[in-house]
Amino acid sequence: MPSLTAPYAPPHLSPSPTQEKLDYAELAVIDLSKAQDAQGRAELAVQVSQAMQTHGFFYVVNHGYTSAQTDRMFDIADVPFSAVESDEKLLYTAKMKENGSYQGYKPKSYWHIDNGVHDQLEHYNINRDVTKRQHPEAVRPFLGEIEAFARHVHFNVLHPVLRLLALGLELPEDALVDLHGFSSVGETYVRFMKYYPRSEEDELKTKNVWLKGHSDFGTITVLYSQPVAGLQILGQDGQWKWIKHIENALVINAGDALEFLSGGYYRATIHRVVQPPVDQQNYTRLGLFYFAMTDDQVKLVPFSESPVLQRVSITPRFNDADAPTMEAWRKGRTSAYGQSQLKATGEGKVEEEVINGVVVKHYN
Ligand SMILES: O=C(O)CCC(=O)C(=O)O
Ligand SMILES: [Fe+2]
Repeated sequence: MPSLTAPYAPPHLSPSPTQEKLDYAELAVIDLSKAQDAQGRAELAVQVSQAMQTHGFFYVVNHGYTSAQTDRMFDIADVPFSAVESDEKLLYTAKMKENGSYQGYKPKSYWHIDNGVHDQLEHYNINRDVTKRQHPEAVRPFLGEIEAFARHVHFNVLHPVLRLLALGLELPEDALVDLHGFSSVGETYVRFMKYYPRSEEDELKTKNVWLKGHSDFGTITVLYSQPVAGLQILGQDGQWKWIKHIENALVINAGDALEFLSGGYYRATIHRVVQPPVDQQNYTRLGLFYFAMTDDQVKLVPFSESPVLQRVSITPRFNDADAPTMEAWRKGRTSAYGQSQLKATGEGKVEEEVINGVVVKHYN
């Protein structure tokens, strides 16, 4: 709840959800309030494990933030875009290619989508330690709230989810939590993201793709559900399904690092963003995320002591000796994404690039 002393952020007006009948993915809804006792965690672990082995995505409700608290974070999320002039944005642009890091702005048009068309979205990324870098003047009054938000997601969402995932592997509950220290060296960060409507020509040339199909490179991504449809996930049947908006819910998915740590048992599902349906086509689309990674020095090898992984046949992506650390993987993915010359394969639908010796696929 904004208190009387909280700095003013213009209210972000959230549009009505689409009325279009879309082909939605049927994802599990995890009630996180049940994770408070061991019995509840055991039950949720079964659901979460199942979800991560199939869709790689699930919803979380009862995560501890009221709708008003979430709304306030969306108001703040718009500040780096609406309240900062382009000259000042330039000073805080992320050095993605040089440093392999998104910290700061990812400017519009940085990524190539298709047929010479570049993206029309910008994001602003803030490490959970908000003091690590300087921020635009308009963002500074909100840093305390942004850090409190990061702490909330880290301890009340990320860690509980990681405990369920560890239980799903029959590991000690804190096996994954221990790799995700809030104060450790690592890049886990808050992202604000804004998509802008595009020209008809760009829509045609990209077949309506706004953000190409990709897997996230960390362990867990926490996405705050918002009403402008566009996010789709690639099902095991090869079909794209839409993600439905649920008021004040979170959409959680696994990234590469969790896939590596679980020998592929938990899936880093490919997802993308496409043009919203007709009744939402003139809207901007504002996103609020927490991208979690393990601590930088963690080597991304499977938990071979997991009785579950011993029972099922897993397919590690690397020989243990060649496995990258979290730091190497995130830097490699960040510096190459949307920049490297991709090689079209098959019918031109999948493109591949090699990062740290591993083939990474991009889907149109
Ligand atoms: O905007 C969205 O809904 C998803 C964005 C996304 O997949 C990403 O930033 O990695
Ligand atoms: Fe993503």
